[in-house]
Amino acid sequence: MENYILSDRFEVLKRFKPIPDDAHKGIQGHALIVGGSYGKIGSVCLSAKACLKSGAGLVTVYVPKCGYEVVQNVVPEVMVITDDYADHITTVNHKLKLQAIGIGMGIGQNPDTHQAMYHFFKMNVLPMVIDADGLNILAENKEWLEMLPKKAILTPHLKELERLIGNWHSDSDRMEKVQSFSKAFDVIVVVKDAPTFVVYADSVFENTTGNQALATAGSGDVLTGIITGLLAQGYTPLDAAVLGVYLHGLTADLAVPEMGHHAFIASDIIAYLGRAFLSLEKKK
Ligand SMILES: NC(=O)C1=CN([C@@H]2O[C@H](COP(=O)(O)OP(=O)(O)OC[C@H]3O[C@@H](n4cnc5c(N)ncnc54)[C@H](OP(=O)(O)O)[C@@H]3O)[C@@H](O)[C@H]2O)[C@@H](O)CC1
Ligand SMILES: Nc1ncnc2c1ncn2[C@@H]1O[C@H](COP(=O)(O)OP(=O)(O)O)[C@@H](O)[C@H]1O
Ligand SMILES: [Mg+2]
Repeated sequence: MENYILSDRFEVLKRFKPIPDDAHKGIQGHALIVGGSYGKIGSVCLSAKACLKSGAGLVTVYVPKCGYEVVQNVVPEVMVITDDYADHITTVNHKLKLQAIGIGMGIGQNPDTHQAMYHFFKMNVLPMVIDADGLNILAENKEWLEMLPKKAILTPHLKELERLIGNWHSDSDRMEKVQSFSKAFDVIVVVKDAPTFVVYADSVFENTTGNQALATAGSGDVLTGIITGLLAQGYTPLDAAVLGVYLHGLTADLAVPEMGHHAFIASDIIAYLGRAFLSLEKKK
């Protein structure tokens, strides 16, 4: 492989930036998390909280009306904008000055939401992370991939990946297809697996953290929030993806000796983020 890198502590420390003494929320970046539909507002709550807990200064969420009270109650630190519709998103309409956007978790597959995504992709050039149903909508409308901003980050699990690139007959065939896809559309692909790979053109980063405790609902929604939070703080898209995936896995590695695999849930990834950041800051 042309440029294969193991994402270990040494590699990640080259990219990690502590928060400066004179920081304020205005320079820590404002992120927008767009997602949710009736019954899947939890995905947005997880993503938004993870985004804040990764250091973003301000987080706003954009949800259908049914999400308003849920988000305000579950994550009081975030601001909420609602769509005109109750159950699903029909347009992504805001006047915010943002540094990054995370979109797609729990957003569903309603035809109105497809249209909202079309206009969103057409209008937006901001650094962004696209996840879950956002990816499934792209897979149904592959010609829209041309509209994505350069170095947009796509975070598919293997089923979502298959919908985007078709099936593969071996691990090496899969990697070749992901690299071709990355080059064709100038996007970063986070192949969520065990282990997870971050792929950008010829560069492949194999992550070294994480374990089976992460096999739990909402784990990917949290990853999207972490990477979006890092993007909002000014990390390059590749650094945000590599560091985000490493920290996400590290939370599970730190938690398992204390709580085991079974009881670890997506909220625990968020709860252990502080310890994950601290362990990076410690001199070893
Ligand atoms: N609390 C909330 O609001 C939550 C909301 N959520 C939201 O729900 C929406 C649907 O998301 P989703 O990922 O569950 O559905 P979908 O894309 O059909 O994938 C399911 C199928 O894919 C497969 N598969 C999955 N992982 C795989 C892997 N690693 N490796 C291999 N295969 C894998 C597996 O297929 P099988 O192997 O059974 O054939 C499985 O049956 C989405 O918007 C999301 O954000 C969730 O985040 C949960 C918490
Ligand atoms: N056995 C495992 N070992 C390491 N990481 C895992 C394992 N199972 C799942 N994960 C990680 O958990 C996350 C699951 O994401 P995803 O399937 O999108 O969850 P959800 O949609 O429920 O939020 C990915 O980051 C994946 O790499
Ligand atoms: Mg997911």
